[in-house]
Amino acid sequence: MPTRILPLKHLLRPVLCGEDRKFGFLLFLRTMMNGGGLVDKKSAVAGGAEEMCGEDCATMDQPITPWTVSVASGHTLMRDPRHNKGLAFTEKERDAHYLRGLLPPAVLSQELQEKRLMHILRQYKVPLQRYIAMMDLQERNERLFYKLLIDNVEELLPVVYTPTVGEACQKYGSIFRRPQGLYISLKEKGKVHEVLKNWPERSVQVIVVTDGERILGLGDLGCQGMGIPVGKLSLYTALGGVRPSACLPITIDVGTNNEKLLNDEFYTGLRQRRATGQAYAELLHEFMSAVKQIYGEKVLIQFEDFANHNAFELLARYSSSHLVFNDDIQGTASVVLSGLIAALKLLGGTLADHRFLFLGAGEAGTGIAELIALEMSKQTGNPIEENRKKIWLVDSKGLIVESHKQSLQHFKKPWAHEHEPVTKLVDAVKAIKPTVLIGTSGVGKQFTKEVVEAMASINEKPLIMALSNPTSQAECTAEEAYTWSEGRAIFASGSPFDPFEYNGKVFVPGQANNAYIFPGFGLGLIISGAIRVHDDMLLAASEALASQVTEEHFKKGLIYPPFSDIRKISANIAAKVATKAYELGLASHLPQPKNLVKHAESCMYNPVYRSYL
Ligand SMILES: NC(=O)C1=CN([C@@H]2O[C@H](COP(=O)(O)OP(=O)(O)OC[C@H]3O[C@@H](n4cnc5c(N)ncnc54)[C@H](OP(=O)(O)O)[C@@H]3O)[C@@H](O)[C@H]2O)C=CC1
Ligand SMILES: CC(=O)C(=O)O
Ligand SMILES: [Mg+2]
Repeated sequence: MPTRILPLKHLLRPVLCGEDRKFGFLLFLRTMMNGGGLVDKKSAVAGGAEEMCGEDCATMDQPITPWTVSVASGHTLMRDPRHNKGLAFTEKERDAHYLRGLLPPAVLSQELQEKRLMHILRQYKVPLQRYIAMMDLQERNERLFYKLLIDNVEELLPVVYTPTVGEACQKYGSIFRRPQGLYISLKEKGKVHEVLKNWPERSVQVIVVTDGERILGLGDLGCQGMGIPVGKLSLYTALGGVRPSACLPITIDVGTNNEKLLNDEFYTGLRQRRATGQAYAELLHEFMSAVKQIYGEKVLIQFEDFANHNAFELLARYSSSHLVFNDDIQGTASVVLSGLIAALKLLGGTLADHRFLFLGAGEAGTGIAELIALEMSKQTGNPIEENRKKIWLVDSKGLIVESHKQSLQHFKKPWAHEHEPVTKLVDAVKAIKPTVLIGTSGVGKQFTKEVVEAMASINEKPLIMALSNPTSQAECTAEEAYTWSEGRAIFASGSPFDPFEYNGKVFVPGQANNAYIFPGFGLGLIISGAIRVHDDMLLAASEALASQVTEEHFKKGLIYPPFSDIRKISANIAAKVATKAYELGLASHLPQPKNLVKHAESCMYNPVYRSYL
């Protein structure tokens, strides 16, 4: 049997990856002793990872340490999603890496593999089947997964992201195949550092973390919320070019109050009601401290789909000590502000000339409202308190007004203006006469015919945003917005809707989703080495996105550029965010590159196969 001589760097790599672990060094020493140095005797047979104890030994009833040296070739290489190319391994690669006979003879290009997979995906009529097929692909062949996603982004975004990811989370227990991401549960309290160290990658740059309590507009899905960090991080890579190995999806499982899940035999999470108060805060604090200790000051922690009673507090608590970003509060604010800046070209006037009414006064609603008021202040020089008066919010009890202020959650208080109480949305529309109506309630069908007609009777071009996800929770559909406003509405929604023809004209609805912002935003933080997030970076991202909307888009009624241009858009957002980081003295990567757009583009992960020769 041929013995394979491994280059030193191959053997050192896994050791260095775990450089802060004694384990890694022991492994290296043991390799040297066992194989007489840089010789992997097993790889010629099994074609890859050398198991120090071997198969026979592993079946014996005695403690075994599963030590391996991870140099992949042969079967192991084909099972490694990061390096697998499937039928695209060339003839030379098949010879060099012990793949002969393990693959059928045909060699396919990545393009042909892509064509074949799109053909298969399109045959699945059930969205969840497409989701499962995409997850399988990600687990099998990472580069092909990202190539597919990037090249077919408009078609596949609704599969790996909203709306389908919502259904996937609801059914996560029954469609569960292989675990993705890292689970930190109450059981690991006191051991979070060790759990984080189990993650195989050392150079993590972005963590998306949820506790599963407010998954889209679907409520508490407990541990099954994992689909969200996994999906968001796929977009970090596909849309923002952050390499997959730098992305870490995490679900913190503190239990669930979802009775259905607690009684579901396939539920994968802790079967207990949610921990709150000190127990919750302590686990989260342990997590935040351990992350910084392991991955350093510059790892970005994106909070996602926490319930608002924790989300605001976590952001406030950690924004001065960690690089934290709440996508639902800040990312959503930035994408909506961008849509508004762009829409002014269609509506006329300045931001301060408009009146805004929100249905929903939680993370998304108050986050957007605050950024709009901040941007107005930047533009007019007026105090932010003045600008807030142009923005009104309705919660589940009705219009937020001064007389209810005492009983309001802290994040609603700035929006309690002088007005008599109004309970119904349609009456609030008639009383406030907004030019812009924004839905962030998480409850579908709230923009009724009456509401849309009221908006259309007040405004020549009512701007209506139905932001709640997934599609089932959208405040209204594109068809409803266009029909009830007799084709006058400018419409955007959180989850995508198909173009709609009304009176012979085709209307293309925009997708107001934070997916436009967070990938480029995160890339900007990474390339500048930013250590903190600042509101001015959110404003810079909004302006960067709005600047990508062209006359051609406006003609179609669009206030966002198409997702098909997202990599270019993300590079522009990243450059503006990074510029702001340098201006604010928050960047640590010095000197500042001359052309930040080019620099951002050059840093972006490209999923084209690499040659292994
Ligand atoms: N498009 C995008 O990019 C994004 C969309 N979203 C979507 O926005 C929605 C809300 O998210 P988030 O703000 O985090 O959730 P929150 O739970 O923080 O806020 C929901 C708000 O809606 C109010 N509400 C609930 N039911 C009604 C009702 N029937 N009438 C009026 N108001 C109601 C709640 O009132 P009360 O306070 O009285 O309970 C609360 O103020 C979700 O569907 C989410 O998917 C979120 C982030 C990004
Ligand atoms: C898009 C998003 O972040 C949400 O709906 O929660
Ligand atoms: Mg979210």
